[in-house]
Amino acid sequence: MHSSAVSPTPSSLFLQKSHPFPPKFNFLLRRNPLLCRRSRRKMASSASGFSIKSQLSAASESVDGAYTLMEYMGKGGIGLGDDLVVLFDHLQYACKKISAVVASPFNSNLGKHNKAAGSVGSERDAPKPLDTVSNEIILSCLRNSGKVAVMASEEDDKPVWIQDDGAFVVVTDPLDGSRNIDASIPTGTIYGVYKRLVELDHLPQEEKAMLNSLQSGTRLVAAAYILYSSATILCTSFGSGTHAFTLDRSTGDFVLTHPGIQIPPRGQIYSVNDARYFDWPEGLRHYIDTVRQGKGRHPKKYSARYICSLVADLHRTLLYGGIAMNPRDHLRLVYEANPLSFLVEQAGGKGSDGKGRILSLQPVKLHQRLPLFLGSPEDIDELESYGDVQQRVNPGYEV
Ligand SMILES: O=P(O)(O)OC[C@H]1O[C@](O)(COP(=O)(O)O)[C@@H](O)[C@@H]1O
Repeated sequence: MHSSAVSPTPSSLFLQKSHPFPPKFNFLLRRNPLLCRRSRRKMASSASGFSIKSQLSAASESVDGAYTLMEYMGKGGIGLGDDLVVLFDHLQYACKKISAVVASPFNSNLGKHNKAAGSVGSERDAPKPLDTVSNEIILSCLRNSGKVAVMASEEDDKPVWIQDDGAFVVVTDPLDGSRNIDASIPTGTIYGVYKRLVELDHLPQEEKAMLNSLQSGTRLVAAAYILYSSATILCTSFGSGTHAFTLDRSTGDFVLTHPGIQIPPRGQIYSVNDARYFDWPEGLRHYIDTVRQGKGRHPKKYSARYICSLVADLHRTLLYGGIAMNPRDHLRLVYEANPLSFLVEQAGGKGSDGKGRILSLQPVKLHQRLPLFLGSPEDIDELESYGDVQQRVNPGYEV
């Protein structure tokens, strides 16, 4: 009933497409959640104090069909097990805190490089305070959930064992793209969730922590990224489609705004740091030269977009299509490539290392790095057909 009153937006366009989505939520496909949110804001502006709150919660329960992440996951929604719901309640809480921290005027200096005296490694790899803060927030929320056996984080050298009877293993990049923070460019958090491998329970703690964290991406039970941008968006999949929820700051809820995201089969955008052009192999140069001239399988000239913040570059790619890539051995299989490939596949796209499917790779090292190409299936197929697309030289880039 709302859709004729609004101009098309990415969300309303998705709502018109066919996609895998739990039957209980089919009615949402006929509604426009953006309009629902607008009507909620209107209600909020016409009232004050206590009455604002009560009107908004009444609206979220029934009137405007604005379903929250917890409602979606729970018994009235797709009915995921209680353990996973409790875990995600804590994960979303962590991300609300990180969202506040990265936007706080009191933390505006915390993204600056802060390399500890005597530390090894390049300046760009030095931990930045907001990465550390985000890591601590996530670890504390996972401990409080009571549901997690082990957390492996891009920020830590080794996995952290949390509790023996925790049902889940969580891998995370707490604050991806943090080098952008000082300029208020979008950043993100990435999660992958596996089941604890009970058959390893007898092993020493350090060993089982490592082996649980090195599970193949095909064993993911859930993944999510959270984009901290003009809106804070939590995009997740539990293996039945990819769905995005937007943080409603008036209620603190993540509200379902992008049900059943389907990546366009082909886009017209490539996203890569092309200052590396002269370090690329012949195949990748040839591919980019071809599509930017409109001489590829799709006879249109491609555009370039590169935020240099993987979550933000991927979010745009999921909505508009095309490829987000980093062809050098930079991004991490465990914390970035696997969870994001899971989300892209669940949206009908592909995650590749330039040669084949990311999810079928078996991680051998916790911080293993690899080339990563995420995007529309036809664009990924075309790229892979150029054969030689992985950047093997990796000179010490300064920025
Ligand atoms: O320097 P490049 O090759 O453009 O890499 C940029 C990529 O690095 C990242 O910033 C991640 O790097 P870090 O893990 O070192 O933070 C991504 O967000 C971004 O896509």
